[in-house]
Amino acid sequence: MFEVFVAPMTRSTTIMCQDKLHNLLRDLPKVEAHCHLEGSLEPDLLFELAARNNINLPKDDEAFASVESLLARYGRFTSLDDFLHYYFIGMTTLVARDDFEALAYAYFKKAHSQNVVHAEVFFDPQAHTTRGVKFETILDGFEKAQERAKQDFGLTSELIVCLLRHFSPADCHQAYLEALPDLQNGRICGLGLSSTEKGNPPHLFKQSYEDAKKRGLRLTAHAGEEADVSYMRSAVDDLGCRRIDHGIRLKEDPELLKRFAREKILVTICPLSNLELKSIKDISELPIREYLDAKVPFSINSDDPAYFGGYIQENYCAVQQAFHLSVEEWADILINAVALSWCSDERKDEILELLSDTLAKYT
Ligand code: HPA
Ligand SMILES: [Zn+2]
Repeated sequence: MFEVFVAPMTRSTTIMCQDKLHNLLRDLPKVEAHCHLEGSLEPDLLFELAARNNINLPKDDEAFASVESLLARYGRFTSLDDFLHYYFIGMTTLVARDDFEALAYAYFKKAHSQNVVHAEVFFDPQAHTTRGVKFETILDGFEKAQERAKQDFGLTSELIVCLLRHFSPADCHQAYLEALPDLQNGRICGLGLSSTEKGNPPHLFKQSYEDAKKRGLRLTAHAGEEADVSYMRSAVDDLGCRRIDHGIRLKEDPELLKRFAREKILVTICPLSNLELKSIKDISELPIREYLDAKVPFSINSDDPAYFGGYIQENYCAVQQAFHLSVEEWADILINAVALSWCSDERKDEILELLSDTLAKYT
């Protein structure tokens, strides 16, 4: 007998994962490669932090009247920029080291409850340092949460610093330089690029990425979310990325699609995010089947779980409901997510062993 799983917070889709693989999807040891820590700021913590830090939330927007009205507004996003407006307001409530720690620890706890064993998470220092928060405050808070998550749950994690592309490339380069010592000493594991995509193509940020590439740092960028596939090509060709976040547009460039498969460039797909931000009208529009057939490696992730109505498990269920994948197909997805993660070879082996133990129960 399998349990009927009802995702608690989903909005525009009701995810009743009645699929016979539901228990497998629940039990699989998961690797999350695309989650923004600031995007895991749940409304109740947002309001708690706003009160504690005396932050004035916009009075002229009734969405900020209560947790319920804010959640209702989150359910009506019209685009990436519409979401980013709320995302950047929400994170103004994060001020002290303990705030960043509480945010990250809450995410790790929730992720662990869904069997995430390793998480590579983004953060946006420019959104905080431009408000006067010190880079060290952010990093110290996140690092403390990482240590506690390792100790309490055995969950390993890595931080990826995101440049915010709505700032100028020169501003982004300054942010990159501020993060560079920690990219080199391993406190931060890789470099990413996010925020408003259209009009801010990857090649504009070449200076930072070229420097990072020369130093052998790990590189990823959001591309092919709202903008067309040329942004994905630019992220790979101009920036040297070996991973692409979202990346749902490869069907538009069959040559590039073959290259992603050949060179094993990981695409971190975020189904509920794409649905909520209206990049797609239905989960079935995602290129899951095409990527599986062409052997393009991809993982399934939550992006901004507090804003899009679900964490990683709800995203797995949404994909299963739309595509009815087999055990073998999920095994392939998970093996790629582990193999192309940025954790140590030793940790990869541990996770692969956990994975094979779980799969053995279902095959
Ligand atoms: O989905 C996203 N796209 C771009 N920037 C972001 N910042 C948080 N989430 C996102
Ligand atoms: Zn993202």
